[in-house]
Amino acid sequence: MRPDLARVPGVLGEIARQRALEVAPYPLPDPAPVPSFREALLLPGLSLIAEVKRASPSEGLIRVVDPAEAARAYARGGARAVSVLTEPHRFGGSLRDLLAVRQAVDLPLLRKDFVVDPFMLEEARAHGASAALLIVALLGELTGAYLEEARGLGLEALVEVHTERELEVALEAGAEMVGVNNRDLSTLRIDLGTAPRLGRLARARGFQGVLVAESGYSGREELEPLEGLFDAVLIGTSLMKSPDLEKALRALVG
Ligand SMILES: O=P(O)(O)OC[C@@H](O)[C@@H](O)c1c[nH]c2ccccc12
Repeated sequence: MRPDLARVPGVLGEIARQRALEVAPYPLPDPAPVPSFREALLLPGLSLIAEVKRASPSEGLIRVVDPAEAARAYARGGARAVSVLTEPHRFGGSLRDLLAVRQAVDLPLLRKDFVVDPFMLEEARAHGASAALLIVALLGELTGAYLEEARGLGLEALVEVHTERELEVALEAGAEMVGVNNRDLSTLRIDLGTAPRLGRLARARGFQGVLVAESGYSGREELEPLEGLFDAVLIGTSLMKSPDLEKALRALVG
């Protein structure tokens, strides 16, 4: 059950095809219980998902960081969940980082990667993730099958969209959590208008699940258009660039 990645354009296609070459199943330990990602995001007010991210294709190296220490600072600052990049080549992440964060904090964790094979979902769960990111631009019509697979593993899924068409695929597939990415992963361009626009559209289509706004946020003012519409916001780069992670997070949470 592999998506057809030949059709995926730009940087997203390059990264995903590389990831697909690397998947090779190996024995995994039985997963331990984890807290619910969805329930954490549904607590009152806009929930903050703080991301551990060493590097990115648009920024290059962002910060030399100890993931466990960063996650503890995020937890002290009021994060409701932590996202951990596990893609090694462009983001400098790994499954070791996910395990280290799992051992450092009690918050629910999101495995942030380019999932292109069901084994990556098993890996996520076995390394302490409560949820994994599913990118509709990669999985296309297989999104529903990956959602099913995740459910069967006791793993939650955040289904990421960037266009109206992708939103339709996500809703059709029965996503319970939808993430709207302000960044076009093929061109890497950011437009903070994307999340409010697609968020309103999702609600207009009757979507009652969890809505997460992703990418490009650095100040509290920028979060205002999300209030009352989104359940959560995912922030990485601007936090990682702050000298004091806990303080930076508090400033955003208010
Ligand atoms: O660092 P930012 O701009 O705050 O963005 C965080 C997060 O949204 C971003 O890392 C992200 C969203 N979707 C992704 C998919 C793959 C890799 C990374 C991402």
